[in-house]
Amino acid sequence: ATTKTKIGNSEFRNCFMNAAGVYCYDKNELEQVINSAAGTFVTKTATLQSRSGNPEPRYHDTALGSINSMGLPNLGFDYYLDYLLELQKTHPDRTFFFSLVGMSTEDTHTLLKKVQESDFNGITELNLSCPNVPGKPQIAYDMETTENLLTDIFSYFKKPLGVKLPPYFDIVHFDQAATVFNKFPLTFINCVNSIGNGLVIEDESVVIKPKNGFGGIGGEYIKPTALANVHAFYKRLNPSIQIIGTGGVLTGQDAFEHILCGASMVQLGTTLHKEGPSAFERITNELKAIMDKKGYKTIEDFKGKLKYL
Ligand SMILES: CC(C)(C)CCc1c(C(=O)O)[nH]c(=O)[nH]c1=O
Repeated sequence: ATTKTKIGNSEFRNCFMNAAGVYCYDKNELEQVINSAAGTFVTKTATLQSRSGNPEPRYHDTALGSINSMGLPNLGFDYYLDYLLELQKTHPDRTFFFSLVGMSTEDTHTLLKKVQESDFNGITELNLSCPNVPGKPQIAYDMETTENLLTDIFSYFKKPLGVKLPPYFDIVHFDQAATVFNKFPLTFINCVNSIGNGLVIEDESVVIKPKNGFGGIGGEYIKPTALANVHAFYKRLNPSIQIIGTGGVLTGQDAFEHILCGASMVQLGTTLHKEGPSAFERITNELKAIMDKKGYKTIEDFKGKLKYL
């Protein structure tokens, strides 16, 4: 069996990659993902200026997953763009993902115009969990703002673009969000970002410093939510918009379930943070074993073919 995949016009030797934020802060980490069994990588979400992020501890592992309020620590847009352009020379046969977000709508357009005008030929992932104007929920939970933002972006951005989405929990929100996304030539949507504002306690205390311990939840806790978001959008979106599945992938079976729900690519976050880049080879082998047992030669043989009762 082969676990190769395609996103837009780009082919990848493997359908696994890191989730933005994990193993992607600098060249050292990104190089480890390049040299692993992963098919590609996505950068840490980049902002116009570099950011130190929130006070530590800001990430904490638990038995069933993780919690984080990193606060977007990153080396700044130019660092990642320079590295991506260097990789286009040293690895011309590979396509990489560039995650970015503006701290304001204006910054988002500045960033995307820079990408559009650059020689970057990879895929851009816009983080829609980005902050909105104070008093309003994150962009992706504000459908009008999301539609207006995407309308403006697609007036000038002509390179492959996808959006990283927080989980939705209401069927009406799946309907409303899909209606908006179907209006645009998105290459993909990535479901899901961490489940926002969870709280982990040890003994009598929170475990991270920012936001009185509130943070995004990842890991085993979130697989049912991640699978539901992947499948809900798979059933609602134009087939031209592919789905990247993220959330709760610890084993080849978890990846198999994401693909069964409609994912064309699968990202590792918490598992990668805990296990390191060797997780890519382990999980790839586990998925191949499942495919061999079931007689599936490629992921297209079972992608989106979730059975109902
Ligand atoms: C939550 C934001 C800081 C607005 C975006 C960056 C981000 C972070 C982060 O940098 O805190 N953590 C996540 O789990 N997902 C994210 O999208």
